[in-house]
Amino acid sequence: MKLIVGIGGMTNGGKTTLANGLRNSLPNCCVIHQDDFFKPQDQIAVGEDGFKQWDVLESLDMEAMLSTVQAWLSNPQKFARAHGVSTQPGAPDIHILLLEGFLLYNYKPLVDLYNRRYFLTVPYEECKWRRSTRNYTVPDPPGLFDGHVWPMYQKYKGEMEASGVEVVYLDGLQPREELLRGTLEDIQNSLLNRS
Ligand SMILES: Nc1ncnc2c1ncn2[C@@H]1O[C@H](COP(=O)(O)OP(=O)(O)O)[C@@H](O)[C@H]1O
Ligand SMILES: O=C(O)c1ccc[n+]([C@@H]2O[C@H](COP(=O)([O-])O)[C@@H](O)[C@H]2O)c1
Ligand SMILES: [Mg+2]
Repeated sequence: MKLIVGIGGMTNGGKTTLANGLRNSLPNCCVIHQDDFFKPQDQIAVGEDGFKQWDVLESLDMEAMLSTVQAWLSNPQKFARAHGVSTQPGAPDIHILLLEGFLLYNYKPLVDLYNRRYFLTVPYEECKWRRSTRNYTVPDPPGLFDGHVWPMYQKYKGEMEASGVEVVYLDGLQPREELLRGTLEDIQNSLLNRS
């Protein structure tokens, strides 16, 4: 049985933390991080606002991300081995793929592949504060959050909702352990319902 789970939502909602926790708790589980598919800096457009447009779909190589998902779908055992995930003897027929990132549900070729779509959010002030504590490979220039990151988040979330994509919203203010416990239980129920 194959299960694809999306851990999407806003920047600093806690996606990477949750995905890593789930990977350590689920059998035969691989993670694909959308951040690994950012295009090189010299291919990122500069907007009229003067900011490099990192938070748009065109800044990500989504075709390459889709190919990676297809590689997992065609042979999850081989994919797991290549990514250093050893198959658990107790659950040889279960394979789980977690996709983790801030723009998971706006790219049409991927959107129907998920069995479950989570969407983490925190309030604006918390998001801005958490972001100010992060060190990205390309540091945020002053004003990027309000000038680019937040408006793009709102735009893409609006488009996702308008297109009718079904997501399960998660409150990113919950403690890490609570988020892990709740999603783990939900995923285990999905596995039971499909077996
Ligand atoms: N449930 C949580 N409660 C409080 N802080 C959290 C929680 N989850 C993650 N964080 C912190 O918030 C920041 C962003 O977390 P991260 O998992 O990298 O988010 P994302 O991948 O969504 O940007 C990190 O400093 C992380 O330690
Ligand atoms: O990873 C990178 O190379 C990178 C380079 C520039 C910017 N980012 C930021 O990474 C953010 C998405 O990652 P995350 O973990 O905050 O959801 C997004 O808001 C971008 O502005 C990321
Ligand atoms: Mg992250």
